[in-house]
Amino acid sequence: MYAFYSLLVYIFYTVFKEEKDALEQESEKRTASQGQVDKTAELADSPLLTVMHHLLSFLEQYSHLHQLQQQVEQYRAQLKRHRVHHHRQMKTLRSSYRQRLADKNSIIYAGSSESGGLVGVHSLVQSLSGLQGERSRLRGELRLLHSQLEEKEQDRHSRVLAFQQQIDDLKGCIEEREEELSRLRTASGATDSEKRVVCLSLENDSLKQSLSVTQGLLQQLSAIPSQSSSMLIKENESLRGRVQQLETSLQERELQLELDRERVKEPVVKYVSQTVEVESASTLKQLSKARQKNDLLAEKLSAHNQRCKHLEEHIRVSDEHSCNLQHKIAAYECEISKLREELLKEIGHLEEKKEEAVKAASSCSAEHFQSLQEQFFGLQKRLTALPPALRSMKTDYASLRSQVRNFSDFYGAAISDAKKQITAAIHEMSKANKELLEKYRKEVALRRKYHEQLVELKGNIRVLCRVKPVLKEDQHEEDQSVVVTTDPNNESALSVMNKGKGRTFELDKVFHPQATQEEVFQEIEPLVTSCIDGYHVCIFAYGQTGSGKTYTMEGSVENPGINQRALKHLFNEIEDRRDMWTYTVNVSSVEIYNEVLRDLLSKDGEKLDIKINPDGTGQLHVPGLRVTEVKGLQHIKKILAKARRNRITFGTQMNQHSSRSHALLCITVHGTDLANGSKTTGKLNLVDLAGSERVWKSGAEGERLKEAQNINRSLLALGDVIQALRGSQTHIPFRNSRLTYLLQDSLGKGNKTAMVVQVSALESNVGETLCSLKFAQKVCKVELGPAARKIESSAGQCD
Ligand SMILES: Nc1ncnc2c1ncn2[C@@H]1O[C@H](COP(=O)(O)OP(=O)(O)OP(=O)(O)O)[C@@H](O)[C@H]1O
Repeated sequence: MYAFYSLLVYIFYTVFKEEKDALEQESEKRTASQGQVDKTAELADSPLLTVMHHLLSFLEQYSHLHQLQQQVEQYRAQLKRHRVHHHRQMKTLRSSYRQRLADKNSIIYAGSSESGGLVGVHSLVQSLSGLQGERSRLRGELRLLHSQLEEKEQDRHSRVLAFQQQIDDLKGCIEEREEELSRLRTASGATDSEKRVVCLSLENDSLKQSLSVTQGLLQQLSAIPSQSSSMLIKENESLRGRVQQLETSLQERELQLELDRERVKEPVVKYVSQTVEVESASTLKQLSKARQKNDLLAEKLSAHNQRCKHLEEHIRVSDEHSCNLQHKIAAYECEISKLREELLKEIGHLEEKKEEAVKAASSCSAEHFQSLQEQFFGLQKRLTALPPALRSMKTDYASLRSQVRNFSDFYGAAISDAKKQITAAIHEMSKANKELLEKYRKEVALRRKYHEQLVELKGNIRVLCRVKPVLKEDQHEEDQSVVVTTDPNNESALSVMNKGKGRTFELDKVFHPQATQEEVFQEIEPLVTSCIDGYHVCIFAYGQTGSGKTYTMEGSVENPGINQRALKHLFNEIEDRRDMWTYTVNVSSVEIYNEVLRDLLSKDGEKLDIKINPDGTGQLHVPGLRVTEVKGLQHIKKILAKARRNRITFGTQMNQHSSRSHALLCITVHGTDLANGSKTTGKLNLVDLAGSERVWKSGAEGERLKEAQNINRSLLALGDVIQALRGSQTHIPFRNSRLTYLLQDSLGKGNKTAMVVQVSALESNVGETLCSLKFAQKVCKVELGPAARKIESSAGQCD
């Protein structure tokens, strides 16, 4: 069994050793070839290899231990053989003694019964001498045995010492391993290898324990032979003493036998027999003593036998222990075989991986090779195609070189030709351009003429009417009927139903309720354009409160009104005329509330006054009014928003509603003709009038009444001006109100005016609607005469 284990361990040892050596050699080779630590070197340092390394060292220790165990076994077997030999010798000695004793006894008894007398004594003497010879031989044998025992004792002692030394070395080795294991445990974390190392250390501990048990057993075993040898020596000595005693007892017996024989003889010998009787009693005594001694010897023999049994029992226990040890070894071997299997599996797994990697690499390299081959063939093809292309390129290059040599001459000639052609073309172009410009000027003048004619045809004072759509918030009372209707076939007519009677008004243009801001502006647009041409234009919205005046003039952010659209249109026109005219557009905004003028573009909204310009032109002038030059659409939006804000703010500060004031946006356009330097100054007044209400109807009192009266007064003054203009009176009462005074230079004769009359379609407002429409019809009848263009030639003359 031990041989099998040792063989197995040796096989493991050699296999692991070979693998380890192979890996190390490979690692060394790669390190030497690459000059750096590669994957194998990493593998050599991997926990698996460390565990293998420890396993190998452990196997080495185990093989060493096993050798020691074998030695112990051999020694045990030797001891057993010696013990058996001694036992046999003792047995033969005992049997020979017994035999001889029996022989002596039989001789003595036979001598006493058959031969009797001196013959028996003689034979006894003979047998005694034989026994003495036998005793001396036995003594010699005992001495020999003793010397052999001493030799074996010495040999055993020396072996035990050597064994002890080996055990000490082994202990040292195990301590070193333990230290290394603890170091490895701290170096590498809690991995599988560490667990294995812990298992191995545990097994090491158990082996150490079994080793210590074996040591104890050995000590016991070493003690056993020495005890047995000393006991044998003692036994020998006692046997010697007994032999001596037996010799003396035999001598006494012989004497007793002689005396017995003498007693059996004739009466002559009676005297002698008496003597013999005396001697026979002492002999009997001796005989009984001898028997007692014999019994003692038998007892000792049985004690010796018991001792032998005890020793056998001890040997059996040690055998059991060795059997246990064998079991442990078997378990350990089983563990080793498992580890081996795992290792083999791991190696197999690694082999598989390696094969896969090799396969992948080979397939990849094959693909790469194929692609390279394809590239190579492609390149070959291109190379074969290259020479003819190269030849043609060479010829091209040669021709180009010759061309380049001739190029400077060719280039000079071409440039001079081109110059001639360009100058001719420029000449022609400038000529054509001049003609075109002339035509264009004529066209523009014609357009302006036609435009003016158109405006004049339309009338220099134009009255438009816009009907406000019925909104939800306007229907304060239920079932309010619509009394104002427009005629889809007649854009100038408007009908109003009042108390069952219908009345039709004829105006320049009537916008139905769904008319858009754009549609309204399109009607106004020619007037706005004439402002650029140097005309003074006034556009104002008239109507009762809430009829949509502010909506038409200002509009909302998403849907702007006339103000923003007019400014935008001006800028578009200016952009179109950029090549011939330059323009500057200035804007100011004022509010007239209770006959007080306020600047809507200044922060504080200071009060202003209207004066005649001191330059002697007779033009009106508002000192302190903020005039802003407008740069573009975004600027326009900002200015209009500011004016709207300030109108609301001032209204709030004064606790007034903004609808109770007239808001004016004054746009002045200065133009310069780039061709002749003549200058034009156009004016565009866009007016959002305060609501025209009947004071009695509104029921206003106090401040509200004053406010309403002021509005009515100014509107009345406007009506008076219109009336005077209509009657072509020489005096036009412009100065009757701030509003008319301010509109003087754009409302009078030679100017262009447009009034947008805002009306509500609801029955509840029919009175106000009729009033507004009557006023509108009056305005319609005004004749302003041909409009006069405010143009100043470059010499300073006015047209
Ligand atoms: N054509 C229209 N389409 C849609 N809504 C309109 C129209 N006209 C006026 N509105 C709306 O009617 C309301 C009153 O209009 P707006 O303020 O313009 O009247 P107003 O005549 O200027 O009044 P006030 O004289 O009191 O200033 C506003 O909410 C306005 O948006």
